[in-house]
Amino acid sequence: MDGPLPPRESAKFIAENSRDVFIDGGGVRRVAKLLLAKASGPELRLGGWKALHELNPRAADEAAVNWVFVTDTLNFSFWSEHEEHKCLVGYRGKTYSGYWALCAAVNRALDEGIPITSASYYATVTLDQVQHIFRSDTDVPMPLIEERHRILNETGKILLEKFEGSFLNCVRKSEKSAQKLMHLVVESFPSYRDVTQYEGKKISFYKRAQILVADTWSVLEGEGDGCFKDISSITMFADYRLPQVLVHLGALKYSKELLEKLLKGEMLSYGNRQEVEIRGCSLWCVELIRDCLLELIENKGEKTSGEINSILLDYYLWDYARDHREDMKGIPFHHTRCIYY
Ligand SMILES: Nc1nc2c(c(CN[C@H]3C=C[C@H](O)[C@@H]3O)cn2[C@@H]2O[C@H](COP(=O)(O)O)[C@@H](O)[C@H]2O)c(=O)[nH]1
Repeated sequence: MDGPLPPRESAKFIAENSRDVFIDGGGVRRVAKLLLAKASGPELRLGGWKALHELNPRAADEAAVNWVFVTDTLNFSFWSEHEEHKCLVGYRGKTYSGYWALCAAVNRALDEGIPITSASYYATVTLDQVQHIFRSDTDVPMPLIEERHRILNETGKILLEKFEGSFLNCVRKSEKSAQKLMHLVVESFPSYRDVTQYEGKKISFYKRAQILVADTWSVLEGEGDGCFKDISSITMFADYRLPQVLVHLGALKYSKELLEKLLKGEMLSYGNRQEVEIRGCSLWCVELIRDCLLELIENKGEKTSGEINSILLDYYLWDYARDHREDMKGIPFHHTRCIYY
């Protein structure tokens, strides 16, 4: 049985057939110009992953790789129905929300002597222990906490059985190919199988598998086991924040009907046509922005600190969305509750 279209081809197919989400060529060029000004700066380079984010590991060792694995295994669905009423985690004097609340909770557990990044621990961790580890400072718990518990047990058992309990062994089996690692992760760990249908075709986004490869590349600083020769074949990660920031920047547009639905906060189920069009057009939009940016860099003879790829564009746009939460308040993000992003 043939597998799904790979993410980049899936996105192209969706963008060509989309009925409620559209890419704006002028907006793509405007975003590429915005990024050109940053091309030689600290954000659009591999080192930014550590330099700009205090919760990410400093080290580039096996423990750091296993930190990335458990964090990206749980890297999904942090949004709350009411923005002012959400899960928050205080850590070392700062309060974190969303994805960063997850990272803060992982680091807090490690500080408390709980080996949350060790497969031998999380393969049999109980629901009570997971609720304690990911406890919120507010009365709003982290969403899907039971699913997170189930996925930790499932993933930990597989990592022990197939990879002697360390994700570094999985990385080493990929022979420094990002594509091989992505497919090995999807084949081995069911919760990473972010695939669905669109217009009769099987398509894939593999959002968590792709960000896992990207974060592994980042935590290993692109060296040694993390020196993936094909890292630039990884696309942006189709989550719920990137579409919001691409609409805010004018590179992506929604039909009137879809915009009204999102403004009402209506839920879209995973695999729904409009949800797939939002994710697919966002992914394809970032590919077009990257192509346009690389052309501008070449024409301008701009010096960059290394190859600029869709991963670095994605990281930049995701951080931009974080830093411009206030400005983006009027732009809705789509509400899908699932374990894939
Ligand atoms: N496209 C894309 N989506 C990303 C990330 C990240 C964090 N990763 C890197 C960022 C900094 C570090 O360097 C990490 O490596 C989380 N998400 C997604 O966002 C959503 C959470 O959003 P909010 O509710 O606002 O926290 C959720 O779907 C989550 O899966 C990314 O980078 N790109």
